[in-house]
Amino acid sequence: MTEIFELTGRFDRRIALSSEGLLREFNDAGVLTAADVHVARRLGVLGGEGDERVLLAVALATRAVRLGSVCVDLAGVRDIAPEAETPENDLPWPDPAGWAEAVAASPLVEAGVLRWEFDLLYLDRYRQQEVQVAQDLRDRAAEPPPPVDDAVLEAGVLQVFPDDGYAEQRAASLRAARQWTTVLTGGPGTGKTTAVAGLLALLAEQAEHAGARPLRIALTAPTGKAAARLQGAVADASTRLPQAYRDRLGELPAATLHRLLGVRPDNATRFRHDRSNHLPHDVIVVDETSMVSLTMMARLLEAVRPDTRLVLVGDPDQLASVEAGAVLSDLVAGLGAAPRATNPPAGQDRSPVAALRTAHRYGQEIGALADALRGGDADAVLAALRSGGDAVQFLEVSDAAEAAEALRPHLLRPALELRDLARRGDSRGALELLDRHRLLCAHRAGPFGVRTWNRRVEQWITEETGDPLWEPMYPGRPLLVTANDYGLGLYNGDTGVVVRPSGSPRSGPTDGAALPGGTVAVLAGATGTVELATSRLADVDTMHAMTIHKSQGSQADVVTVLLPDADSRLLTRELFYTAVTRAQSTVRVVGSEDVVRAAVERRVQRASGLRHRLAGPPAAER
Ligand SMILES: Nc1ncnc2c1ncn2[C@@H]1O[C@H](COP(=O)(O)OP(=O)(O)OP(=O)(O)O)[C@@H](O)[C@H]1O
Repeated sequence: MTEIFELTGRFDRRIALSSEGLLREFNDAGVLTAADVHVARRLGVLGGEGDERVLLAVALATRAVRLGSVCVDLAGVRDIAPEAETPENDLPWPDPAGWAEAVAASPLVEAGVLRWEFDLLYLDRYRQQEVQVAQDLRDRAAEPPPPVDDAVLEAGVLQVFPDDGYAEQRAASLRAARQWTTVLTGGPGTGKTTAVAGLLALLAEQAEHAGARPLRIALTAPTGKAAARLQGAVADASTRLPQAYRDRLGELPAATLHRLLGVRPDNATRFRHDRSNHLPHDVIVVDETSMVSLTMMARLLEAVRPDTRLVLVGDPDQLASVEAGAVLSDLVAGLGAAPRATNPPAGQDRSPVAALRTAHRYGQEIGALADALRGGDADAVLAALRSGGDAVQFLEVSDAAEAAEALRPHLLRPALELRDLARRGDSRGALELLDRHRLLCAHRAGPFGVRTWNRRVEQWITEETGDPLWEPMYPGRPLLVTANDYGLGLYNGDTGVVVRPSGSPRSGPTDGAALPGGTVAVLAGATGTVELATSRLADVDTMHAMTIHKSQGSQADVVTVLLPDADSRLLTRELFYTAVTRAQSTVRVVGSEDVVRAAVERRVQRASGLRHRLAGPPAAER
């Protein structure tokens, strides 16, 4: 979603035709949508607020939530819309000091509809959620620490992580064992899952030693794909544990956060588990926490028992959630700065943040690129891209046409292989191939967008095979699920492919002629492979290309990152970092030096007060 839109004419549906004054000017400039304007005007009428500067602030607060912030910083808000400011279109921004005063004194603030705090303007709901998250975390930190047998723990950690190369993970799991809440951070391949598996094994040992019943452990993540990955990665890491520890853990299934909390058909934002019906688990591990929105974190924290160990795992440098909030980076910044006991007992620094810094999975090259991106050093990023190795490739192109020429062989080959496997009815092979390559785009539409590139790959298939791909569900069509379907067991972000059922009379390699009908969709769901008649799938897209936002929480062997124009508002360091770190063995970046520099320079800006709340004294009210 770009932040500024261009109106197509006087009757564009995004114009609030009956509005006037400041609201209308900002609407016409593409800063506010009609919905933002309507919310502001409605609240103005209900709350008796007529000052158009205040109504503009309300509309900007509504806009902020739409774009991922939980509040709006009026002093800096002008910077969010620089391209709306042209000589012909000089926007009448109110003077910041008078504006803040007018907002702070508004009857809407008095009535509690709006909240003004830390010089930030909130719609009440989001401020409440921030206060709740901060208070719940504070309450958990104030509990006496969990009982632990130190001798068993210290001996156990040397068995679970016998090699000194695991020193960071030892320290992280000791810390997490001794506190109720841990934020475990690290870039890709820094051994977070390995640390989690070791920690769970140590906690299971503690329970056994104390003569307690076996631990109830929940593994969870925001998306089905991420949950499936977590389950597989923990199972894999467990195989490297000593046998006795492995036996104590057994098989650990993972579920999405929605599923863990219990979806309620009557309410989209409340769950079966809440403050009056806590989750039963002793340990809850949340992976990919960077993708968790403020609202979801609030729901999770209220559903967690005070004596449940909560481990929030993630990479704070990645893109934040699609919905409002940047909870993980706020937790790291806020809890890192929070006041704590000045003299904690030796080895018991109570900071909830445990950071893993050494990358183990990547070869040097992708690691160096990711580090340079994290550090915001454009020259180092370019040097890493041009280092000439196999793992990092830089296809330097200056426009979409050049990109198409450079990418044709790289994209057509896997698409044809997938088609071949699908026509032979080899669903397993097709699903495996799907995870070997991803084309990632910043945008959905436009010359660098997913739709264009999906069509382009299909055209290339047609040119190459003579098959016009008339059937929408053609064999070899890669699929991306775009909405949760609890009945079918499919979740937003699940991937799959259309195949000929094996044994079908039409399966088998053919000469390229179109084969009508008879296809099924095979999808890698959170709980295993799901095979369905294609007619049962409602919310799916083609996935020859995928947006970087959608790729969060998943990885592929080889990732091609198609950078958009340098002036794209979506192009940020976080977006680029997220895309690059989806690759397990090779990343291919397509764009120009200017685009790379623009990406490194631009940061995602999400206004939030959570880090101030976590770092400061307790809030006066809930
Ligand atoms: N201390 C270590 N020494 C050597 N290899 C390690 C170490 N820790 C983890 N590994 C290996 O590095 C790889 C990545 O580890 P792991 O999956 O735990 O990382 P991660 O941070 O969870 O990765 P991601 O978030 O990218 O999935 C695995 O193959 C694992 O066996």
